[in-house]
Amino acid sequence: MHSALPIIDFSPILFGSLESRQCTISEIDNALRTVGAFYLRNYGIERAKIDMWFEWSQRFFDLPLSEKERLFPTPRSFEQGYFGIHKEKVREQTALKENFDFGDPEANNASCWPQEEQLPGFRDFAADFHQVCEHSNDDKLLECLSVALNQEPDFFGCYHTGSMFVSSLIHYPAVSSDSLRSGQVVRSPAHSDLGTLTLLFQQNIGGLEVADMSSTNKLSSAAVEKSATFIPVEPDAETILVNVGYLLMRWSNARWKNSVHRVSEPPSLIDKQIVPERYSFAFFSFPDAHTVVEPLPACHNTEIPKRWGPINAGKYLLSKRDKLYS
Ligand SMILES: O=C(O)CCC(=O)C(=O)O
Ligand SMILES: [Fe+2]
Repeated sequence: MHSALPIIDFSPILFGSLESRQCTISEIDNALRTVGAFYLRNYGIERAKIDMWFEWSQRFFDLPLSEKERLFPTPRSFEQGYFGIHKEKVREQTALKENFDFGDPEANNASCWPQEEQLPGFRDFAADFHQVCEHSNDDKLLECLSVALNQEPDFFGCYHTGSMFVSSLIHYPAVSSDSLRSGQVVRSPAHSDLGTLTLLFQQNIGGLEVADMSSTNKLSSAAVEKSATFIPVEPDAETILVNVGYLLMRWSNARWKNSVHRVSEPPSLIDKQIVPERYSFAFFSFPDAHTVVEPLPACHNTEIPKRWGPINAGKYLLSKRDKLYS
């Protein structure tokens, strides 16, 4: 059963007439203006491929810790590599998760990848999955966003060559329900993503919740967490979650608010003592580093004042990632 998250069928965008495309674009706009996130169906990536990707993920995280720790990101390749348990910090809370992040598959950064003989085929599969997310999905969503804001269809695409897109394999180890419930440990504290859009794939264990951004007038994660209604995002083989990041909120002058979300105890496992391990995969789109993001003229007027000045996307990302992994 789905909760109150809008469900949007993407097939009109991939295969439909101009009229049906317009209708889907309005649905996307509405979902982003209200909740700030939606389930996407028929998004053009085969489920078998996603299942295989999660199998690779399991094999990656099963590597010995000492091997994974060799992939620790250096400052110059901050978006690439392995981030161990409790490495990520949000408002003084650390996350009980580990993740492996990588960007542009063409980049020559062999030291961020496991040796080929350790995990033969992993890097090729990862590069392919990254490209599928970028081209069969994200590019087309960016086109929908451009049209929704009365821009040329390639408006957002021009700022998103993919140089700053990040794929993130995430693993949450099994944990006792008591420690999650008491707040002693947290799988992922409430936060919003930094960039434009995020595509979020879950394997079979839930716990992800998104704030209904129309239930609060706050924007910061801490304030949203205190004031908003949260909606569970059930894992579902047919859908992925799409949500708005901070820079897209600024570009749209808060027509679309950054989606605040967190990972806690899965509601369907509430009577279990141990919450099983959980795998998810996030694909973050982010503008090219030199991009200056500023509210679009189409999004402000005498009644709706411009809320932010310009910000450099690359500098913003670096400063936030520094804090996240300090
Ligand atoms: O694991 C999830 O479902 C959410 C992950 C997430 O929000 C993130 O990595 O930014
Ligand atoms: Fe997130």
